[in-house]
Amino acid sequence: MGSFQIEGGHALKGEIQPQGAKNEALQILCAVLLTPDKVTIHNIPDILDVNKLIHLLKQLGVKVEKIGKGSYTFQANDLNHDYLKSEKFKEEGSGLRGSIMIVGPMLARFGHGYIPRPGGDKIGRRRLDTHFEGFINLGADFRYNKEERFYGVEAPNGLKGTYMLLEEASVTGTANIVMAAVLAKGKTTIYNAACEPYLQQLCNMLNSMGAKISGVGSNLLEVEGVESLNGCTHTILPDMIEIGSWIGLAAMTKSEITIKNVGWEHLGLIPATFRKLGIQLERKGDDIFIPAHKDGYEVQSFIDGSIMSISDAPWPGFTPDLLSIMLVVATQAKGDVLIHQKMFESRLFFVDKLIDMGAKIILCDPHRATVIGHDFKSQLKATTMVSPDIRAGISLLIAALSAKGTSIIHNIEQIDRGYENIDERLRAIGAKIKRVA
Ligand SMILES: CC(=O)N[C@H]1[C@@H](OP(=O)(O)OP(=O)(O)OC[C@H]2O[C@@H](n3ccc(=O)[nH]c3=O)[C@H](O)[C@@H]2O)O[C@H](CO)[C@@H](O)[C@@H]1O
Ligand SMILES: C=C(OP(=O)(O)O)C(=O)O
Repeated sequence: MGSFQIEGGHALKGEIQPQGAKNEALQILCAVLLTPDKVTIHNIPDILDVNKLIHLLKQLGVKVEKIGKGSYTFQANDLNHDYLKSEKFKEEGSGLRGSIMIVGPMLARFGHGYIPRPGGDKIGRRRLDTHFEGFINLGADFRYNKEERFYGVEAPNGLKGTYMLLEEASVTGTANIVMAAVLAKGKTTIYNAACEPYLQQLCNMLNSMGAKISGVGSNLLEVEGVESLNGCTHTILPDMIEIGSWIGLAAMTKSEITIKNVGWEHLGLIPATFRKLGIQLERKGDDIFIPAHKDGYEVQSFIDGSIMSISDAPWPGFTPDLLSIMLVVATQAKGDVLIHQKMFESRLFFVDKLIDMGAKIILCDPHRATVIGHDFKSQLKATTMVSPDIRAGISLLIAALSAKGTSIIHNIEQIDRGYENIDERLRAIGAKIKRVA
């Protein structure tokens, strides 16, 4: 279990280049299974979860070649189907959340898909019903081995397009169903589809492989099944969650930071939501410039004067993956704010650590926390903590960088899951952070 040692209280300065998006990469990598042709992907982030998925693809027989930093080719023309039934797969497949998305492509192309219960953040119940209901709607038989927590879907006679209304706009669920539907016979309509940029990118990639998907970017997708797909070249977008993390970091440490090439048109409500906390950010071409907030930042209020609240919602609403960062940034704002995490049940418990550091937070219930900002009149105090999940981890890291004294964060694998080379990149802009055993 690795740890970070962080000496806080120093302003940072400089430019930071966002990595490719983790959650898009996980979808895109699974899509290479849909064709025997070569697929070239650029801007793949070098992070634990993505590397685990690439390893899984290799075990499955995909030929993987690294052709440059973040650029790879993949060719799934001779797969090792026995791997899917091996004990090794049961162990390796459960190591991350994104592995669930190999099921849709395998089912579509070969008539069978298997997966152990996938890992990912322990942030509350994360059910997979949407995925499997979608496959069943497309004509697959479903079985689940409770003891082994092993899921299977089979459709020896192929899948058949249909109409479906998803019970929830699941991100990975929609990706899985779309990847199954592209090779089904006839037309599939998916209503209440998730439509994050990750999914828009996946659909655009599939279309460039020969799929016929319309409605991209909306919650109503129509997929006209095709016989087969061909290879393509795809470039992954900058990671909007990482970009949000750097905005929060800059504000809380009173640092002047430029985030390069952010893909502004794909950021949705993210810039506006930081502005609700009073954070200034300026669009300069495709960069975001955040000035040093020497006089702090003041929470805005609603038109009727009621207390500001920030909550998550399926896209184009505000992403749940940035709420922990909003919460930590709010601890030094001028004013009060209610953070309402509607989707996940166990994602706010990390506030205990912030309270230990001196933040004023009332955890109202597992979904809601009221933050009473210090307006920098009281600095957080350094402490030793354990990162419970990826976004709590980065939030605690931001808190530590702003705090007085030296903090230790354990279990940093959680951070490495989604942030490429974070210590080195932060050191390059002046952070005092080092990796300790
Ligand atoms: C690998 C990956 O891409 N992970 C992301 C993906 O996870 P993932 O695809 O696993 O998350 P889902 O979208 O399936 O579900 C998120 C949670 O919200 C609930 N739910 C979902 C939709 C909805 O309209 N209402 C609702 O309450 C679900 O029951 C579940 O508890 O999407 C999540 C929601 O953006 C993000 O936090 C994860 O980072
Ligand atoms: C919850 C997240 O990841 P995962 O779905 O992989 O657990 C996240 O990226 O914030």
